Amino acid sequence: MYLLIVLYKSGNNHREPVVSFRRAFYCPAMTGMTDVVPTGVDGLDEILNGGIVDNATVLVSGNPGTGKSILGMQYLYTGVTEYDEPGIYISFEENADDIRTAAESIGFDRFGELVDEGEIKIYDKRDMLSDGDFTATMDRLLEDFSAEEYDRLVLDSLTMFQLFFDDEREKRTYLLKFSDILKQYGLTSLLINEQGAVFPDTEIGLENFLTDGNIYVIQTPTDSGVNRYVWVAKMRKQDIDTDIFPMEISDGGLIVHDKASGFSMMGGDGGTGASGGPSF
Ligand SMILES: Nc1ncnc2c1ncn2[C@@H]1O[C@H](COP(=O)(O)OP(=O)(O)OP(=O)(O)O)[C@@H](O)[C@H]1O
Repeated sequence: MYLLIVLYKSGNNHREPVVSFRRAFYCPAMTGMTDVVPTGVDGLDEILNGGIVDNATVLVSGNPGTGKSILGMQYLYTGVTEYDEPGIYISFEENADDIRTAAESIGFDRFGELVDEGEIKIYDKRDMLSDGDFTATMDRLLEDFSAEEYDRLVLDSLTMFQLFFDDEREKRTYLLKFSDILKQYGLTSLLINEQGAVFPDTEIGLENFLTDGNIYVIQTPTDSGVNRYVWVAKMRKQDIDTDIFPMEISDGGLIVHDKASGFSMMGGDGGTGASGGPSF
């Protein structure tokens, strides 16, 4: 309840949406296209017709170990290194050192340096949970949003965030307001969602309806490991490809393959070492 009051209060004090320096040169009005924020994941941006719709709030759902956090880190890392767009990483589950180590171990070599330079701001579990005063924490966070210009945000995870709300009605009101505030601050956001059901038994929660986009990262066990996939099920205001595409995690992060690439969704390893797969 207190958090809701803070959010309503802070929502009136918003700054104008930020258009980054690099993207300012790209004028959708002139091209008739929607302004987009590239995720930095090869293949995914093609599926998304260029990237996530600017200012959207997108849910990234998946089972444990499917690559949700890596997607979030890649989104922020390439945001700074390729698009000059600073970002915020909010984690309820890890401390800042672990996040830096995880990012660097997957090949985002300058992640820690960018955190030190303030290009990527981390709020870790100690920042979010330690003093037990969630309202004060949110106040501090919103103050930072006003003082600094950030373009991208990753919340890891929305599942933990929602535990602060007792009932569905409160959760719904809060989610809508929170999403509005992210937009008012000019942020294009990924909200990570820990998915309980194993694909294809996709869980559909309130958060799926209340967000602008839904991206699923999926893994299915094989004899020699897992096959990975990505599915963009929804992106408001954008013409997307809603097929399921094969995906890989390797040094350098996520890569999404074309269905014709030989990385077969229906079985066979396509030279990747993976075999078998779901029958979609
Ligand atoms: N360098 C690498 N090369 C290949 N795969 C890797 C590499 N680093 C991590 N992975 C894979 O990425 C997975 C973890 O991804 P990530 O932490 O993003 O998952 P997650 O969906 O956020 O999981 P959780 O919900 O449990 O936090 C690991 O299980 C591992 O299989």
